[in-house]
Order: sequence, then C-alpha cells, then structure tokens
Amino acid sequence: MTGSIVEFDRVGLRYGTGAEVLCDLDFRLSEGGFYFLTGPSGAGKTSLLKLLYLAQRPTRGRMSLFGEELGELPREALPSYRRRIGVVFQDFRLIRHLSAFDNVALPLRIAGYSEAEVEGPVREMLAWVGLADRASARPPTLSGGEQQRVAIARAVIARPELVIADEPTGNVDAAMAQRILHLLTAMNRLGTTVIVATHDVGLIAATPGAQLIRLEKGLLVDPTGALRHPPRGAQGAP
Ligand SMILES: Nc1ncnc2c1ncn2[C@@H]1O[C@H](COP(=O)(O)OP(=O)(O)OP(=O)(O)O)[C@@H](O)[C@H]1O
Repeated sequence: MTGSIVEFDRVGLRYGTGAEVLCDLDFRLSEGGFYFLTGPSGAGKTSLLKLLYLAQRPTRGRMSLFGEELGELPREALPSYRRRIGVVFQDFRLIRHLSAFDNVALPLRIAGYSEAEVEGPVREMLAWVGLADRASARPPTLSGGEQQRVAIARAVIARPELVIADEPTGNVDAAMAQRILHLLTAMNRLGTTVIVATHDVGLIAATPGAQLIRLEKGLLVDPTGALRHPPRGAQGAP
C-alpha cells in the first residue's frame, strides 16, 4: 500500500473574519496518485490548492504533508517543504525581469545545479512546451498561453515530489492542452503526485486512471468515502 502524501483532518479555512470557504475537509492523497480537483467557480479550489502549497494555513483542523503534521512546523521550515512542490499558479507568477529561460531555470539554480547542468534540461523543457524560440523573451512580451507554458515548465523542471496546477490549460489550445497533460502524466509515471484544478472535462476524460476530487461551496463531495479511506494499493495513476 502506498503512503499518503497529503492528509486533511477536519480542515477549515476562512479569510479574515468572513465565513468559512472550506469546511471540514477530510481526505488523503496517495503518494504517486493523479487527482483532478473540480467544482463550480467559487467552490474553493484555489483556496484548497493554497493550503497544499503552504500559502495559507488552515484556520481549523489538522493537515499533514509528506508525512509531517504542519501545525507543529516552525515557519522557517516551510521553504524546504515548498521546494518539494512544483506549482502552476492560475496567474502564472513569472518573474517579469527574467527571461523565459531564466524563469524555468530558477528551481534548478536554487537547488544548486551548475550552469552546465541547467542549460540542457531547460532548453529541452522549453522545446517540449513549444517555446524553444522564445527562450530569451521576458514574460511581459509573451502571450497568456506562452506565459502559462513557461509556468508549467518551471513547475516541473526540478522533478518535484508533488505538482499542484491551477487551471494549467486555461489559456492554451486543445493540442497544447494534450501536450501539457502528457507532460504531467509522464511525471506521474515517474512517481510524482499530481493535482490539477480544472473545468476542462476533456482533460479529465483523457486521463482515465485519475481520481476526481469535487468541491461544492467549500465542502468535499465524496459519496463513496474513497478519498477519506483510499482502497488498498490505490494509486490513481493513469
Ligand atoms: N484572499 C481572499 N480573501 C477573501 N475571500 C477570498 C479570498 N480568496 C478567495 N476568497 C473567497 O473564497 C471563496 C472560494 O474562492 P476560490 O478562489 O478558492 O474558488 P475557486 O473554486 O478556485 O473558483 P474559480 O474556479 O473561479 O477559480 C470565494 O467565495 C472567494 O470569494
């Protein structure tokens, strides 16, 4: 049986003094699984992803990541956790003054790779996402779809243990969406756990082995209980 990479135990989140936007979330994600997070606009998908990539802390309940309970972790420990996670943000968050190449290279440089080790993989990844000829372009000169592809390349380049992607195909055409899905499923086969928030039913249909996590008004819809108690050996890999 695979272990859980993420465990939520009655997790709730509210922003400031507002109502809870996530309530009583109880679920586990298996190491090596592929998950789609779905639900209507405003259901709380981005908020749930923010908890996973440690941009927000739960206001209630307990959450563990990579087998560690987060409530007990000092703030200084968070960066080392974040380095194990690749994130594709809904609004990309590229560094404006760095070229596409340097944006994608960033996680490798932070991890201490030499320039000789960075060059080849970054060029290869940019070629994979169709941006070989845009390597020296800065984000403000790239289209939305091109920026999204740089963001995806940056999220996966350092082979993180967990990839979290918020609508990663929202700005690209159907052929590029398939290519991005292929990249994510290939990483998943190598052992990376992947969670993708999406409204794209075509993407979900093209990934038959993936598991669905559905949120509605901040609540997890899990009628079979499969997300609370994953069956033995469940991986969800396509
Ligand atoms: N920083 C914030 N401060 C206050 N409320 C917020 C904040 N971010 C999100 N919300 C509220 O939390 C709820 C869930 O928003 P969230 O962005 O998580 O939904 P979503 O499912 O990702 O929506 P979409 O599909 O439109 O991206 C919404 O009611 C939203 O208004």
